[in-house]
Parts: sequence; C-alpha cells; structure tokens
Amino acid sequence: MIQEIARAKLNLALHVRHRRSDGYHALETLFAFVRDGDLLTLSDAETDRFAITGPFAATLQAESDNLVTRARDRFRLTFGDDRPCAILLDKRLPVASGIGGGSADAAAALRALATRAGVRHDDPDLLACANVLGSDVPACLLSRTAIGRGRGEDLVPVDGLGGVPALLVNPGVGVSTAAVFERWDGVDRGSIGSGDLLEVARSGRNDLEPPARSLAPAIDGVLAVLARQPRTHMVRMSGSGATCFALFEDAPACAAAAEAIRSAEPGWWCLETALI
Ligand SMILES: C[C@@](CO)(OP(=O)(O)O)[C@H](O)COP(=O)(O)OP(=O)(O)OC[C@H]1O[C@@H](n2ccc(N)nc2=O)[C@H](O)[C@@H]1O
Ligand SMILES: Nc1ncnc2c1ncn2[C@@H]1O[C@H](COP(=O)(O)OP(=O)(O)O)[C@@H](O)[C@H]1O
Repeated sequence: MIQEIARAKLNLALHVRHRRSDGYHALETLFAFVRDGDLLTLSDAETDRFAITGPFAATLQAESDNLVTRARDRFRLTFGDDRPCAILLDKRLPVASGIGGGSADAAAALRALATRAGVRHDDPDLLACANVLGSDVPACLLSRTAIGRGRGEDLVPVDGLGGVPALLVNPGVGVSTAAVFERWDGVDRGSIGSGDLLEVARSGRNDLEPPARSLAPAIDGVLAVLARQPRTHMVRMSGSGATCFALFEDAPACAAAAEAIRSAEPGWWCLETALI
C-alpha cells in the first residue's frame, strides 16, 4: 500500500502577463504548498478500482471523469505498467477552489504509481505526464515552493517560507478556472519581484482576483474577514478562487483567526495549516 498526500497549492502571487495564441495565459506565479491536502492510497488489486470518500466526495462521485483515473491511464501509456490497482481518494479539499485539489490528486496518483513501478519522481517522462494533465500538475508533482512561468509548468524551485502559519478559507462557491481567465482584462501589470520570498509575495498580486470577484461576490466577504484578523503578513485569493488565504506571524494568531471565522461563518470551509 502506498499513500501520498495531495497537498493544497497556494499562489502566493499570480501575475497574468498575456494571452497566448493557444488560448492559455502566460503566468508568473509564486507557488507554495501547505502541510494538508487530500489523501490518496494506492494498492495492488485484481482489477482496477477507484473510490472517493471524505467531505468533498459527493460532487466528484457524480462526474464520470476524474483527474486521478486520467493520471493512472496516462502513466500506463507512458510507462507500460499494466498491473491493475485500487485507488482510494479521501477528498478533503473543496473542488474547483483555486487550491489545485484536482491537480494535486493527479500529481499524487503519478507519484504513487511511480513509487510502485520504481520510477523516480523527477523522471522527465513523469513530468511530461503531469504537463499533459493540466497546467498546475507539474507544480503539484514537485509540491514545493517554486516560481512558475509559461502556463505554470516552467518551474524553478526556491527555498524559504517553510513553517509559516496559513489559514485557508472558502465560502463554498465553486469557480470555473476557464471562466475566470476569460474575464481577465488583458492588462499586463508587470512581473513578480525577486529576493526575500515573503516580500516577493507581499509586493505581488493575484491578477485573477478582480474577475473571480465579479463571478463570485462571496470572495469579497472572505477577503474582508481575513483582512480584519490581527498579525497577518498578507491576505490574498489563491489561483482562480474562491479560496482565500492569510499568512500569519505566528501559529496562535492563525488559530485565533480560525476560531473567530469558524464561529462567525460556520458554513465556510476553514483550514488552519502551515506552508511546507
Ligand atoms: C489558475 C491556476 C493558477 O495556479 O490555478 P487554479 O485556480 O486552477 O487552482 C492555474 O493556472 C490553473 O491550472 P489548471 O487548473 O491545471 O488549468 P488547466 O486544466 O491547464 O486549464 C483550465 C483552463 O484554464 C485556462 N488557463 C489555465 C492555465 C493558464 N496558464 N492559462 C489559462 O488560460 C484555460 O482556459 C484552460 O482551458
Ligand atoms: N480529483 C479531483 N478533484 C477535484 N476536481 C476534479 C478532480 N478530478 C476532476 N476534477 C474536475 O476538475 C475541476 C477543477 O478542480 P480543482 O483542481 O479542484 O480546481 P482548482 O485547481 O481551481 O482548485 C473540478 O470542477 C472537477 O470537475
């Protein structure tokens, strides 16, 4: 049995530079990952099986396609490992929420299958599988702080920020990534900085925030509540939304904010965690 955590992804900064001729957008983003995520378990089996459990299983169970089974099939095509397997996905992260849940699940499946087949996690063919599955999947395969360019797949790992307390809050509204990109205003507001990572993050932006807020006004409320919390380094939306996050100066401040938000907004999803 092989287990992988599909860690939630945060875009500490997300600068959209231009729309490419292939319809994707050229990005500059500071990717970071948190301790917690979905949990994927891979076991040998007589025939292929895939099951989803956990608080966010219901929406996905209704869908015929899943990024996990697509990752499994792509892995097989690439590496020729035809042994059947059972995959169990414990879905703990909200779906379509800007924290890359589906991308992280696909990447976790690739890592688990690679481990079973004796393939290194940095094998270029594994990275190529990730790239085909989605723009965020290469970053999730790596699952460490990195600067992403291109459509997100051109990655340079960077050190720092490990242990910084983070609070992730989602108002329970799913947002379509494609719809948010479509509403981007086309204005290039410049590249992300360099140097101290926290400063790079703080001085950066999320260019998808305005279009996401127009599609899902509930994001306004989440950002406002996070902005009121004491001892934050920064507050921002992640990816195409609707999840927003705050980074805190210390764990007690993060815990206090989590408690305050949970009691004020019991319907919101709220994850008290830390960057890795
Ligand atoms: C916005 C980001 C930021 O990290 O995160 P999420 O909001 O998904 O978490 C990503 O770029 C999302 O990556 P991912 O979710 O893998 O997107 P994909 O499946 O490749 O593409 C979904 C759709 O988003 C748009 N898209 C995606 C990436 C990109 N660089 N430019 C785009 O225009 C395209 O319309 C594409 O059809
Ligand atoms: N394992 C999965 N987890 C989440 N979403 C998935 C998964 N497989 C397929 N999807 C589809 O991918 C879409 C985007 O999901 P997700 O990666 O969670 O978005 P985001 O990156 O914005 O958080 C969902 O709306 C869902 O239909």
